[in-house]
Amino acid sequence: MPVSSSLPHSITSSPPRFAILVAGGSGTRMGAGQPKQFLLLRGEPVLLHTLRRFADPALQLAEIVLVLPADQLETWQYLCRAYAIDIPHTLVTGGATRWASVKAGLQALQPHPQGLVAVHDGVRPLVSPAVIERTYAAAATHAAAAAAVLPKDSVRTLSQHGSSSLNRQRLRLMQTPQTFEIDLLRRAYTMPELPTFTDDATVVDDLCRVQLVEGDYRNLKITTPEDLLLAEALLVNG
Ligand SMILES: Nc1ccn([C@@H]2O[C@H](COP(=O)(O)OP(=O)(O)OP(=O)(O)O)[C@@H](O)[C@H]2O)c(=O)n1
Ligand SMILES: C[C@](O)(CO)[C@H](O)COP(=O)(O)O
Repeated sequence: MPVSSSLPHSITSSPPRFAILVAGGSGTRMGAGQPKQFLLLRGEPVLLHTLRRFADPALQLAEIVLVLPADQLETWQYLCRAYAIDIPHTLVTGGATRWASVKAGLQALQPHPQGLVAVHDGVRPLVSPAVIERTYAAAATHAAAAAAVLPKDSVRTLSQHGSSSLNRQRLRLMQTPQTFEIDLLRRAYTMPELPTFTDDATVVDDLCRVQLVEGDYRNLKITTPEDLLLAEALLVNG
């Protein structure tokens, strides 16, 4: 897949913007028999919806990197032909974990010493341009920013004695995009992988304070079968 050189990117003083869409997972919790990023949502692959959101010209991205499982590159190339996908992107093979896939995506952006990079789950197809823009804007000021929402349910923590409640006003549910100065994210991803790295904010935490910005409850991660039904309903009803 050719490297993009034609996404609209105006020559301004603002740093160039990149995006890594991680879609290197196998979707075990979905149990669909194929990776969930290729399941159809309103007749089109989940990943195509996500790619389109990032191709919004208003976002002015310089390059989109798409990370896929090694054994799914041909599937994606087939889908590109079948759905006439003409959005320029760079295709990269992922790793065994999300962390390894993000690292592979960063490798593809090696020629770019500076700029802002948004890391987004390929399986969050309903992300809005407003949320994406908020993370880039906050990262431009704070170096690290991530979308998050307040929990809507009560939350308890487990111990050997039972459970106790947590103050949910002090909790946030992390979403993507999570957006960073590219050199900061590169430095963070030189550290060895830890089991506590569940997102990019956890990888960066030791180097920089991550600014949280308002996410969106519609920006759901398609993880289990009911998420696909919810996403379908949200797409139909707006
Ligand atoms: N080795 C991996 C694992 C995950 N991901 C991506 O990270 C995002 C969030 O991961 P998750 O929802 O856990 O996806 P899967 O790993 O596919 O799902 P599961 O854990 O159910 O197998 C997804 O877009 C997924 O494709 C990735 O790029 N590479
Ligand atoms: C990155 C993430 O989507 C933020 O909520 C989440 O941590 C991914 O978790 P998963 O277990 O890989 O689905």
